[in-house]
Amino acid sequence: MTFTAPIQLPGLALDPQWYRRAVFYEVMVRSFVDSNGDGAGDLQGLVSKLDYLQWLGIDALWLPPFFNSPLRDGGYDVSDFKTILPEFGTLDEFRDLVTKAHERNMRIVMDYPLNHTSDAHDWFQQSRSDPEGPYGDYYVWSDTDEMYKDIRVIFVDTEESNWTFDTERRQFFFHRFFSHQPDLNFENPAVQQEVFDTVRYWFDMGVDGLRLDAIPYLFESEEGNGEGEPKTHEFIKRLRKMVDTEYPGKVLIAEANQWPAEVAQFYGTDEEPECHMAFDFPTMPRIFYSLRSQQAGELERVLSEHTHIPEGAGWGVFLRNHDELTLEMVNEEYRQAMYGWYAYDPRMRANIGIRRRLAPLLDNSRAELELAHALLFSLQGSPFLYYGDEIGMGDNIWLPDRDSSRTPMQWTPDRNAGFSTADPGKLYLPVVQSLVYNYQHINVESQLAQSRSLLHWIRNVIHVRKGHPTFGLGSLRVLKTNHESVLAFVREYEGSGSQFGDMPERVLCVFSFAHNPVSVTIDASEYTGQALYDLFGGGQFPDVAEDGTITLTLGTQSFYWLHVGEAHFAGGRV
Ligand SMILES: OC[C@H]1O[C@H](O[C@H]2O[C@H](CO)[C@@H](O)[C@H](O)[C@H]2O)[C@H](O)[C@@H](O)[C@@H]1O
Ligand SMILES: [Ca+2]
Repeated sequence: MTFTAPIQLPGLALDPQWYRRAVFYEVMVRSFVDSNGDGAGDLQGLVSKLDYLQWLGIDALWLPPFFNSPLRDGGYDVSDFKTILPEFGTLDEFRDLVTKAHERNMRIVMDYPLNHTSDAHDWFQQSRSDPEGPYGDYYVWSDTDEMYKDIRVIFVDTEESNWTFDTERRQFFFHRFFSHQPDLNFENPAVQQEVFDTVRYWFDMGVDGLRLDAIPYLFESEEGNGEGEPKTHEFIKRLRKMVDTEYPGKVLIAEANQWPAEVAQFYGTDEEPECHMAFDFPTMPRIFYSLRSQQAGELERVLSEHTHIPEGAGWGVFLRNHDELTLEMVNEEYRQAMYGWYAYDPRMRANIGIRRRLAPLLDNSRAELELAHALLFSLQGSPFLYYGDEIGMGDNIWLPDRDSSRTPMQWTPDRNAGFSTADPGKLYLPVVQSLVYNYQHINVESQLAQSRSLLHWIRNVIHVRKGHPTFGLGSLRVLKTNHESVLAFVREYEGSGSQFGDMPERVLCVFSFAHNPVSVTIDASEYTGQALYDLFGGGQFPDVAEDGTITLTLGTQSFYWLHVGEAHFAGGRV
């Protein structure tokens, strides 16, 4: 497979707001391409697919952890923050990945699980054996398991307590996640220094950003619940200051699975900023809720209430990632409804969520996949795709934990889906062979050969999005409609860079979640008399009526992106 790249000078384009315009792609190194036939994906394999990612329109890669690790939590159990797991490659190969990505104007964001380490980390081993030594105070130790009673357990499927007794040190250690992942003691200045050193180490290597994993949980206190404690925010502010001073242009992304007002705190303030971006956890489950309930109300509410964030900050929006589809940000009633629709087999559940991939969740419905992606690409924030979702890859719920949706990328109908030349039994996880999602028909090669495939559709939408800076940089305002299944909002951007020159750019986005065709009237009084043009084909729609309304007909689970403005839009499909 060869991909023709758009003509562009090699190298990173200078753009201080790059993360707000970017389309991100989460790719697990282990799952993408195996270059040496040992059964596991690696850095060289990823390098070999950069042309594909560039062709798709990806601007930045998010790589989950590839550090040395026993891999008991997909690499989020790190045993050395400054080396790479040999099966993934070497530091030189990582530098090569950064260089080759930058040559394609593609940035590299890596995951940094700073809250904890693996129990195999040398720091923890020394902390156990030598409490008075240099690492004795690197972790949170206690003679009892009585401290921090108000701090909830996150991994409820496997852990009963946040404390585990260590038979060597004969004390309990604290852990927010698995009991093999002891929490670092952020009260210790030496631990804070280690974090600063690690950030400098990877930024010096050319990395463009860090996803700060599990960021709310750095500090604990008896007064708080261990989530976003004041000391955690103070620490992030100091980290950001260092980044702005020493590494301008590089970004910090908060992974804080919390309610909007709490997540927004991880942006800090204009005067004292924290992270440049934060994932939008509350919006994501409401997209799935709307698709089945046929009600747009919950999405309307959460989008209307979008919290103020500092100038230059941006949201990260997503449909799926390497974890379960978390239902922590919906109430119990909605959670039960979601389990009923999406996790009818108990094997599909994990912790407080659903461990399935996007296409199986949406029952492989092309209309729903398009609707969900159209939302993803037009919400306020930068979209994050999960590898394989661009071809509608399936999952394997017979695999344990979140491995169900971390199976090898499906490139071709050949052996091991073109992922590896290894003996199939040697693969780190088997390729998907289910009836509907079998790699012999769900793969990149076959979708490249079909012009109407999901892959081509997603690429087209990405390229349309890129022609309109309002999607990355503009505001979002929800409009009233007279249909409970229809969501409408306007994205508006006053700046320059669009195909309309320096004029403000407005795009009206309308989505119908109804399972039948509907007619809807939208209140657009601010735009009375303005012309409407379809962003994909350039087709003209009736102008906004004199009474300030727009009446549209939408097919089952469908959407429009309509340019609002003077009648001079040239349009055209990319
Ligand atoms: O390193 C431990 C975990 O850290 C991240 O966890 C996040 O995912 C959890 C669900 O799997 C979620 O409930 C929690 O709020 C998050 O912080 C990471 O993404 C996980 O893969 C990892 O196991
Ligand atoms: Ca390999």
